[in-house]
Amino acid sequence: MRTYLYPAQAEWAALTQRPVQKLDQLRAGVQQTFDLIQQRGDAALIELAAKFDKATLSSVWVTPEEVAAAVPKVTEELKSAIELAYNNIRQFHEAQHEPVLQVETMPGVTCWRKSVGIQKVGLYIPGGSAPLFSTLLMLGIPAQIAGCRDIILATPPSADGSINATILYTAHRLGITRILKAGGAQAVAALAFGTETVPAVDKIFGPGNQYVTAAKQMVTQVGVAIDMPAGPSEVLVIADDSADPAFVAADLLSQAEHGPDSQVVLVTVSENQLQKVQAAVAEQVAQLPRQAVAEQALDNSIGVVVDSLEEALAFSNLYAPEHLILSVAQPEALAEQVTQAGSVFMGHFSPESVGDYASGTNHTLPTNGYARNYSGVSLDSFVKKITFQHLTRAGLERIGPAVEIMAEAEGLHAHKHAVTLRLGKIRR
Ligand SMILES: NC(=O)c1ccc[n+]([C@@H]2O[C@H](COP(=O)([O-])OP(=O)(O)OC[C@H]3O[C@@H](n4cnc5c(N)ncnc54)[C@H](O)[C@@H]3O)[C@@H](O)[C@H]2O)c1
Ligand SMILES: N[C@H](CO)Cc1c[nH]c[nH+]1
Ligand SMILES: [Zn+2]
Repeated sequence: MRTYLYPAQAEWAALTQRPVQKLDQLRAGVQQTFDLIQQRGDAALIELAAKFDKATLSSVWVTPEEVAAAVPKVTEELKSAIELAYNNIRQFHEAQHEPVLQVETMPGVTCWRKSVGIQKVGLYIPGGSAPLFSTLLMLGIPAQIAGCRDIILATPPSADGSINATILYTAHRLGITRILKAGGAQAVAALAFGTETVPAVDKIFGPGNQYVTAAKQMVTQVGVAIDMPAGPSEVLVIADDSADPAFVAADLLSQAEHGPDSQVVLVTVSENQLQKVQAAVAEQVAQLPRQAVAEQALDNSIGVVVDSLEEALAFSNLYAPEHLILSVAQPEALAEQVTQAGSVFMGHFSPESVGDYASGTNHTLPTNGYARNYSGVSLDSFVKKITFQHLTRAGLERIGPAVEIMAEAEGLHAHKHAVTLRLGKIRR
């Protein structure tokens, strides 16, 4: 972890750069993958599974027998934990339902807006370095609440061609049956363009490594929607002297262990606290099974000391972290000032891991500074909001003349005529 003591504000922008490759550096490779999938469909998916996942596949689809065999492999203890998470995530996302509110903008003119589920959705569940069944809960639950008609799940196969048993169990729990054995840019291409067996979808959801994220960004150019760029995980922790250095270190490592291109950032208001956290990180990282991955992420990571908590928060707003932990004595006041972050964890007893798994909030969040302009996944991500209006004859009589005048002023006479014709009939 590189450290910076009291950097001038002019230096902050450089410090907030992420370690991930830029989209234009990945574009050529991803485009080659797109071409292969468009030309050769499932055969290309099988070829790329061999190349990237070292898997020999006879079919790209999970069979019902594979699901049935996976369900008993998951322990009762894990099933109960998944159930707890399921209930919390479901409650939080169900509460996001918007009631249909009718507004009579003037007598006889009524408008309303209704949310309708996006019909065909693709859910990408990362599986390269860890099988993230929790991501399936985060995407599958809101997809179902929203009423999405067709749900296709894609996740990379293991080297033996299988899909992780807990991912299959979670799909079974959610009632999702179409599970594609594909990862990386090839999975995104299959969902976007379709193949002879994979139906093309309207919107692709889910986090992934930089190849997945680049592919998702590129398919938006061919009319497929995406949730957001949700790439390598990151966390920024603001810690004052009330924070326990061991807690802070554990939170930093929880995101560093995701992948070598993850980044974690510590912002403190004292050099002493920075040193204590660094010592705790060194001690804890040595105990981790994923030590090598976490250490690579730490090489990309930074610790910054600033003059005040207000400055720390200003730094965080500029960085726009995926996760922000306010490990401070008075998190409420600071939280009020957050303008750019994916999800915020307040106080000393809100570790980021609880949001990753079970508190109820969605863990699919914008990374790489996209928290500036994107929200994390929510029920909203899975619906379109369709507006309606209904006018009575009296309503059209009231509003019609204004519309005629405006249409005339824009030189759009057919628009005016659609009103004039009806007004003529009403007045006759
Ligand atoms: N932002 C979020 O909300 C969020 C949530 C969960 C996970 N994540 C992130 O998701 C990522 C998961 O990454 P992962 O790698 O474990 O799984 P992944 O499923 O995203 O990627 C694995 C696939 O990447 C492809 N791939 C690997 N190396 C490649 C190469 N050199 N060229 C082209 N394609 C290649 C392969 O096809 C492989 O199947 C992590 O970075 C994690 O931090 C983010
Ligand atoms: N921290 C990840 C989002 O960046 C989500 C996750 C899944 N499992 C564990 N963590
Ligand atoms: Zn995580």
